Amino acid sequence: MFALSPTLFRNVEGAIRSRQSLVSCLSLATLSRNYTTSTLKGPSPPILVDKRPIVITGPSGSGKSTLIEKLFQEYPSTFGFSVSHTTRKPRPGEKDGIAYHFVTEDEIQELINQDRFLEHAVFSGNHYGTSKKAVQDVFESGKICILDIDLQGVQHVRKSGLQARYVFVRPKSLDTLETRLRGRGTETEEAIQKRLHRAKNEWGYGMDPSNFDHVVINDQLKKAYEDLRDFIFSSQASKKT
Ligand SMILES: Nc1ncnc2c1ncn2[C@@H]1O[C@H](COP(=O)(O)OP(=O)(O)OP(=O)(O)O)[C@@H](O)[C@H]1O
Repeated sequence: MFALSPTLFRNVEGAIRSRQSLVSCLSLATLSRNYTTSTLKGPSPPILVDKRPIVITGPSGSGKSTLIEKLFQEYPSTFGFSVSHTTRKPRPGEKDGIAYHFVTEDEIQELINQDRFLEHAVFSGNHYGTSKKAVQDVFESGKICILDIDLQGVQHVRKSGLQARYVFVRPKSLDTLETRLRGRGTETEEAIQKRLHRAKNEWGYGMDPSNFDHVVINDQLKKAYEDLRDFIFSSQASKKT
């Protein structure tokens, strides 16, 4: 049976410790030079000082996947995605093992019984979960793990002791959220209503910046992406681990 290696937590702590010594060696000028320097082969990847996993949360339709996709497009070798399990059916174009591990309710229950998840929750009638192995695999590949998790799951991840940075993504208003959910065209009316109801309940928590290391207001996509990217490559310490 799989058990999350304690080294994941130790290694992440080690990364944090080495971050502190790295910060003292690298001047801000060096960091910003690396950030902007480009060569004939394209821009150099910036130095990512903080190696902790990054948990990205926010209401359904706020643009988490869109922002994460842009991050992966720009830095394909820096970040790794923690592939979640879900019992929902794949949307067109979603591949098993890449977008999600698509499983049945029986299969996910079996994994839950074996304590294989960092967090799991039922959302809009479907079960979702982040396995410990998914996070560990990314860490062992030498990449920074990105987790896309709903707010309920975030509470469980915090309790698990995983050292991470937490980012909340939201549009500027609930009306915008509704427009985007409808515009995506992937949900039934019932699913849209469930998502909006939940978003309303979570809105206050997400609006309080002290609950997260960073809040991204996803209004104009380009600006929101730059804001997220700047936060990720900044060396600021986490407030919420
Ligand atoms: N800044 C933006 N301006 C306009 N449309 C946007 C913006 N960001 C995302 N979108 C669109 O909004 C819709 C929802 O975005 P996305 O699927 O990334 O949300 P999500 O938070 O990942 O949702 P879920 O949690 O349900 O997976 C998509 O159709 C996306 O193209």
